[in-house]
Amino acid sequence: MVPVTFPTDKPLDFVAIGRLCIDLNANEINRPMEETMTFTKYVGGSPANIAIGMSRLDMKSAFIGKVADDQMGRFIVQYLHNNGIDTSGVLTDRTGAVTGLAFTEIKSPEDCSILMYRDNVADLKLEPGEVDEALIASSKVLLVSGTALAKSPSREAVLLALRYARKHGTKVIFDIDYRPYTWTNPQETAIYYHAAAEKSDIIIGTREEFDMLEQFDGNDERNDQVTASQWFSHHAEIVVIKHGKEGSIAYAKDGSSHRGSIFPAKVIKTFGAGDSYAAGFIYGLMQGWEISRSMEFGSACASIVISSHSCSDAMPKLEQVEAFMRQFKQA
Ligand SMILES: Nc1ncnc2c1ncn2[C@@H]1O[C@H](COP(=O)(O)OP(=O)(O)OP(=O)(O)O)[C@@H](O)[C@H]1O
Ligand SMILES: O=C(O)C[C@@H](O)[C@H](O)C(=O)CO
Repeated sequence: MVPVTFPTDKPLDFVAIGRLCIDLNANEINRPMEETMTFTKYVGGSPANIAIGMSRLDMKSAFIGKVADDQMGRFIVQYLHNNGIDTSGVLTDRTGAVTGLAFTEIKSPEDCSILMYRDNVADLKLEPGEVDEALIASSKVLLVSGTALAKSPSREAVLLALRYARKHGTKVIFDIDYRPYTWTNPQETAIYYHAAAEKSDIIIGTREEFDMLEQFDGNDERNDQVTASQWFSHHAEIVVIKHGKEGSIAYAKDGSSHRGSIFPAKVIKTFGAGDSYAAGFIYGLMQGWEISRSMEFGSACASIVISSHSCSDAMPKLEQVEAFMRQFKQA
């Protein structure tokens, strides 16, 4: 049985809304950033990474967001365009806002952190009136990345995008994507995350992100099953909880649960696992695959990306994922 039914009468497969930033990943790895002298520039931002991942997997993708009126903003738009992503929903800020920067520190394969520069960033200046309703209406899926709820007017733009999606029968996928910067306090985070999660058909997050989302929901023993049951009482059809190298678990509204294992990886940096997993998982569901097969595909995408220096650049094409998975099937 197909786990999720996506609309078929829409020309676009996927549209994401939220952060467009620049990753500056340390070239001198396995040391603290204090000892790093050079970085490589990539397009970044969790929803941008996922949209790039979807496009690499031949899904017709678009983006709704805002970039700075500078070289970085133009680099981002050009990169999305070059990767087949419809950028008609990406606007340019004219207030002097800047591009968010994510400096990735790679102390060791398992000890990575991100230094975020996010003051006065363009992506959080997306106005509700700048959200393209027709673009959302023409897409099978809208992906909302939680950090876009961190500040107005982006917050209201995302809440309006959610209303458009529900109005036009576009499936909503909420990637919780909690990043502590920009938020004023955890209570604010939970309230706005709740507003998004209650309108979502598929919710993806780590255990910690769900704990942040559910901090007012009582029952301190927040286990994965309790979490899933709570969201099924709203719109959710699938709830996925990611557990790093322990894999993932998905719950479906039909009562089934599915454990996702991982593929061995020559880890360079752990960042990008969540975005690539999401792209592969969503791709699988949109092919009509079972949840377990979609999780497996997402895990393969994740292993490929964490074995690479970048996130966006490393998002794999279909044949690359298939070749990667065959290694383990033949073993
Ligand atoms: N070390 C690893 N080796 C192999 N697969 C991994 C590893 N870490 C994560 N994964 C895969 O990627 C999926 C998502 O990773 P994780 O749970 O770390 O999400 P995340 O915290 O959102 O990731 P990110 O670090 O990109 O924010 C996991 O469920 C697993 O399938
Ligand atoms: O989403 C961010 O702001 C950081 C990303 O750009 C970076 O690629 C990452 O952390 C992916 O998980």
